[in-house]
Amino acid sequence: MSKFVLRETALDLLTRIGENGGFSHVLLDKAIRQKELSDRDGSLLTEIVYGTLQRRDLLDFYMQQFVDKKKKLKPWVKWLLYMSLYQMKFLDKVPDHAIIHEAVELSKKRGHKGIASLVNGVLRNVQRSELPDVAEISDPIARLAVETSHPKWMVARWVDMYGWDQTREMCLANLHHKPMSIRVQPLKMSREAVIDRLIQDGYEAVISKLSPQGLIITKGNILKHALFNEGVLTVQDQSSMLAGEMLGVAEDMTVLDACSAPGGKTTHLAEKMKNQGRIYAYDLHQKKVDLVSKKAKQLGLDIIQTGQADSRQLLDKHEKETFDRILLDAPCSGLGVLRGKPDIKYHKQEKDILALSSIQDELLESVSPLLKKDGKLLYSTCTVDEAENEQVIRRFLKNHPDFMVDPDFFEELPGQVKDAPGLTAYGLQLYPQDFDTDGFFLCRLIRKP
Ligand SMILES: C[S@@+](CC[C@H](N)C(=O)[O-])C[C@H]1O[C@@H](n2cnc3c(N)ncnc32)[C@H](O)[C@@H]1O
Repeated sequence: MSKFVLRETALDLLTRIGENGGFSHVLLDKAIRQKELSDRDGSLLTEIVYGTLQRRDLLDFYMQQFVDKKKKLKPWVKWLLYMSLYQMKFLDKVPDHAIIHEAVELSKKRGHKGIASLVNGVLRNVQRSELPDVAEISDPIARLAVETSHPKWMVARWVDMYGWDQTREMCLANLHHKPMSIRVQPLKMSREAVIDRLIQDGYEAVISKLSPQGLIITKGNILKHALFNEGVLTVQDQSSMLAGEMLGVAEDMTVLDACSAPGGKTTHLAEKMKNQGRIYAYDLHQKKVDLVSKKAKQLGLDIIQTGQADSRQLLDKHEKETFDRILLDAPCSGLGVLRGKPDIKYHKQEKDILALSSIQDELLESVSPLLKKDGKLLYSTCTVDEAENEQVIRRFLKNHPDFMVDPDFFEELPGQVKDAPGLTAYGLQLYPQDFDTDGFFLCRLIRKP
């Protein structure tokens, strides 16, 4: 693909994600597949789109120095300027003059001479001048918010919960690329055999310390490897793999996965159960449930019975005390996955967190009677907000004296996370800066015998 078309694609994606609320990871994956981009072009497109989105507010702070404040820019012009600024300031792959030239050509194609000359003027000014310094912003929370492009309310909330240093580390960590981690289906191939095969095929990988099935790919585009089509590999963050590990399933158990789509953890549980026993996997929408069935089929797992349901009403389908294990991987704000889905930080609002925490309360309340005595329930989310994590558990335990935090959970954690900064009496909060995973919360409850 020519560099011009690649940048035009980046601009289209950024405008759609930035203005119309599209999901960055979905639209980017689709563009890479549809346009059959080479690995090199795919990674440059990803770099430009994610890099620009991740730093939107910082780029805007820079741009305001160079654009007349009274001028109302069309959305695509604004994103073209952000994207060009990002490449000039943060990428050294392409010289500034080439970036400016292509931005001007793009504006001629999209707009008219006036826009092209504005874009040319702004970017040439940027090239000649010093960029403004965020140190000019006197309020420290507003400064960190602009420097790392997080909404101010989010930074203020995290500072309240975790203090300044941890918040700063988390905001900075969120700007980094997420490592590519995959899970091996051990009933098809051992992790060692997969590593040998990948090395033979020119890939590089290291083993995960959080899951015996996990690998982190350090070289090569693993999504194109044949082992995906053969149902041996699944893309999954290590923190999510830890959830599958920590539920403590065994062969022949009866397991409930109350919020299962798209099926990453359901299929992991089935693998750990050696495809023996039964897993009931529910989700709210049939389309999403179909994704779970499809994934189970791809991986050759047939103990998963999927169904569309609101898991707040499962007592209509199952008797009380039916399940040996329950996974409640609850819907959440997703503030732990900002590295892979940067659009979330611009769309989420503080009130969403409170609304979600009451759904989480309701889900936990409704699935808990389905757990057998002595059974275990793992509550997990991919967020770093206490209101959706620890506070949900605290409220639940207060009203349910027949449940407690399972003390064995802490013993069974892998060595790597035994001293994690996010360990509390309620469970484990992983932060993205700690182990290069998503921000993720796990708490294992046990129903007293
Ligand atoms: C964090 S995602 C689950 C991810 C999944 N466990 C995995 O590992 O692939 C949360 C899921 O909960 C589902 N959900 C939300 N509210 C629900 C409800 N009331 N009943 C059942 N599922 C619900 C959402 O549709 C979403 O797919």
